[in-house]
This record gives sequence, C-alpha cells and structure tokens, in this order.
Amino acid sequence: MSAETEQRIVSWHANPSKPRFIPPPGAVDAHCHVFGPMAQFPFSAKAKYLPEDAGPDKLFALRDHLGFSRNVIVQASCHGTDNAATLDAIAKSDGKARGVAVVDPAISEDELAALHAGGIRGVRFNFLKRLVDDAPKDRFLDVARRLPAGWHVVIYFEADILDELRPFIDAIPVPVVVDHMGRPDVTQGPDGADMKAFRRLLDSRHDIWFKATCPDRLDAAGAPWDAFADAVAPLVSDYSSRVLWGTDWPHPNMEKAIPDDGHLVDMIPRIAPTPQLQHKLLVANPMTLYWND
Ligand SMILES: O=C(O)c1cc(C(=O)O)oc(=O)c1
Repeated sequence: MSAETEQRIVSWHANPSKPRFIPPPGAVDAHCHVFGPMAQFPFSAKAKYLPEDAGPDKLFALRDHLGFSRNVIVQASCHGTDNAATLDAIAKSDGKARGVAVVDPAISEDELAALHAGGIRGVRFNFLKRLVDDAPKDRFLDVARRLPAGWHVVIYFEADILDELRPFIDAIPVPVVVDHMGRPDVTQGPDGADMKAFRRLLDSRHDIWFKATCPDRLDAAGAPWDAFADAVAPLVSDYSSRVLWGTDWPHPNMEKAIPDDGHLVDMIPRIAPTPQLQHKLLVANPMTLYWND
C-alpha cells in the first residue's frame, strides 16, 4: 500500500435514495466495482487508495434497491492485476454479473481461458497517472491480440491525452469501450472541443463504445449535474447503439463528493429520454457486449 493512503476511505453513500426513474426489466449496471473484502482479497501493494470493504453483498443490495437486474464488475485499480475479488463477486451473483479484468500483459492463454470461465469478457487498460504507475502500450497491444473470442478492451484515459493515444487505439484489434467518455470537460457543452474530439474518435471506427457515466466526476457543480446532461444527451442519441450506463459504485476516490446513487439513476431519462433509448442503453447494448453467448 502506498504511504499516502494509510487510512481506509469510504467513497459511497450510506443510504442512497430510491430513484424516481424505474429502469426497464433486465437493466444492467455496466460499470461498477468491488473492494475486497480486504481480509480475503488484500489490495495491491501499488494501490493509490485504500478503501473500506465494498463487497458483493453491498453491490447486489444496491442493484436491487436501484431496480437493476445485472452488473458488469470492472476490476478496480486498487486490486492491481489480481482479479480474485472481481471473480468472487461474479461467482456469487447467480449469473447476474460479468466482469472486466486487469491483467499482466504476460498472462498465459490458460489464465485467460480461466478468466473467461469466471465470467470475464474484457480487459481494462488504465492510463490515469493518479491510478497506475505505468501503461505500456506495446504490451497492452500484445495482450489485446491474444484475447479470447468475443472479448473487448476497456480503456480509461483523460481528454487531454486522446490525440496522443489515437495510434494506440487505432491498433486495438477488438472492440473498444471508453470509460467515462474519456473524461471530457462537460462544461464546454455538447459542441465543445472535448466532445468534438471524442465524436471524431467514435466516427473513426464503428466498434468503439463508451460509458455515459460519472456526472459526479465530470460535473463539479454537483447534482443535478445540468452541464453533464446537456453535453451527454446528444452523444447518447447520436451513438445509441454503442453506449452503456453504470453507477460507478463504490465511486473510487470520490470520498469528498460522494454521489447519491438514486440521483445518478435519475440522470438516465435526462440523457436517454425515450423508452427506446433507455432499452438500448440499459439492456440491449450491455447484453450484446457481456451476455452474447
Ligand atoms: O476516476 C477514478 O478515480 C476511477 C478509479 C477507478 C479505479 O480505481 O479502478 O475506476 C474508475 O472507474 C474511476
């Protein structure tokens, strides 16, 4: 554990409200995480934050409270490349969760096959310097070429490195899912420079997907996150067949501005106003990527 994070932090709301929006049957929370429990699944020695336990029981209780049916559990950076906590949560989900792993690029074919059997359907490449020590593009591409059939790559980066990352993204030989839209400055509006650059990326390939997630991270004004709604609604409508939604629970690193998950769910009809869009965002799209077998 890194020296600056000795105290365990809580980054999630203790008592989230019941959303007014009722998700359609079969709705998937396609971006969430588990932390530990630490006694069973210790955090990585390289972790940049040390959270309190946020295990599968809490995650599945939240799923039910919010009116969702399934989860896609994304390996959190605090667990490094040991996916045991994520796999444990998937195993306890009764088939209602699938996952995205973080792997050492030297991983063997047998280990990849074991992850597949455990419900993993993608690998995550994280480029945020505050979360990971290094992001070796050549090694990432090497593992991206060896993934099991039907898998994709999830990539997390900030808007200011999108141009620099373009050759790398262009070379990924499987579908790509962009976490949190590559963190655009939503206060620039729907036609701002960041959204335009992100649209150019989406237009460059038809198999690049994105998560319309994290108003709490991207809109510092706080709930009801109007700038986020204004900037993101046109993107959801224009690229409705390749957009996903998730809570981001337990909101790693958000301990100073913890969002109410019920309020996050109430963002859905503002960025996806029709039942057709809501069904794509919450059911059809995530089922295509994660339950396509
Ligand atoms: O912006 C973040 O701090 C963050 C961190 C993690 C993680 O630690 O894996 O995941 C996310 O989706 C977002």
